[in-house]
Amino acid sequence: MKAVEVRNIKIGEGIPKICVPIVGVTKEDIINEAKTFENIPVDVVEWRVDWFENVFDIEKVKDVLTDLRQVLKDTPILFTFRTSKEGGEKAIEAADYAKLNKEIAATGNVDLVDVEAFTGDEVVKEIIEAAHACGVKVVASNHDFDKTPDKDDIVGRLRKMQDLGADIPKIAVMPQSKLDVLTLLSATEEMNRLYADRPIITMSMAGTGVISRLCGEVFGSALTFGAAGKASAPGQMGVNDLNTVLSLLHKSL
Ligand SMILES: O=C1C[C@@](O)(C(=O)O)C[C@@H](O)[C@@H]1O
Repeated sequence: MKAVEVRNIKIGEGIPKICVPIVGVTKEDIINEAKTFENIPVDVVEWRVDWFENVFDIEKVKDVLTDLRQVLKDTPILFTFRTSKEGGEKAIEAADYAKLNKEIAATGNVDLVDVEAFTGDEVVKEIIEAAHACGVKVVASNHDFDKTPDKDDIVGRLRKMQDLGADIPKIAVMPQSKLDVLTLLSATEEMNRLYADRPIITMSMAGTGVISRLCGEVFGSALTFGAAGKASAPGQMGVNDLNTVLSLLHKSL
C-alpha cells in the first residue's frame, strides 16, 4: 500500500494523521481559528468552505485561502465543500461545484480537495483529473448521516472511489447500534485486506462510533478528524485527547 504524501505528511503510514476542521463563517473567524492551531497536534487542516458566508464568490474564497496558507505555513490544507445532501451547510449545482474545486486546486494553496463521490461519475472524474494536473490530491467522500449500510455496500462504495481515481477513498456513516460500528470496522478491514492499494479513511459517527476514530491504525483508517473549536460532525474528540489515545495505542502495537 502506497502512502499519500503531502508537505512531508505521509497519510497511510504509521499513526493515523489528525485532521482538524475549520467551520468559521466569516473570514475573520476562519483566520483566527487557524491561528490557534500553532500549539495543538494537527497534521492536516480541513477548511469546510460550505460554512463560509461568501463561498459562492470564488475570488473571496481565494482571498481567504491566501491568508490561510500564510497562517498555516507548511501544514497541508484539505479543501472541502460539504453539500447539504451529505450533511453540509449549503447546496450547490454540480457545474458550480466542479468549477469551484478546479479553480481552487489551481491556486497552489491547497494540497487536497474533497470530492463527493456520488456527484456523478463524469463530474468526479473531471475534478480528479484537474486536481491531479495541479499536483493536488483528491479525497473522495461519502456520508450517510442516517444509518450504516451493510458491509458489502460500504466496501463497494470505497472501491468505486478507488476506481474513479481518488487518492484517498473516505466514508462516514451513522451507527444505529453497536453492531453497526462493527460493520464499519469490518468493512474497513476487508477493504484494506482485499482491495485497497492506497490509504482509506472511515468512521462511524456520534458517541457510539467514537471508537472507530481511535483505532484506525489497527483496522486501516489513515486519518481521523478531531475538533479544536467547534466539531464539524458528531463524535469528534478534542485533538489533544485524540492525540494521546492514538499515541498510546501506537506504542502497544
Ligand atoms: O468527511 C468528513 C468527515 C466528518 O464528517 C467526520 O465525521 O469527522 C467531518 C467532515 O468535516 C469531513 O469532511
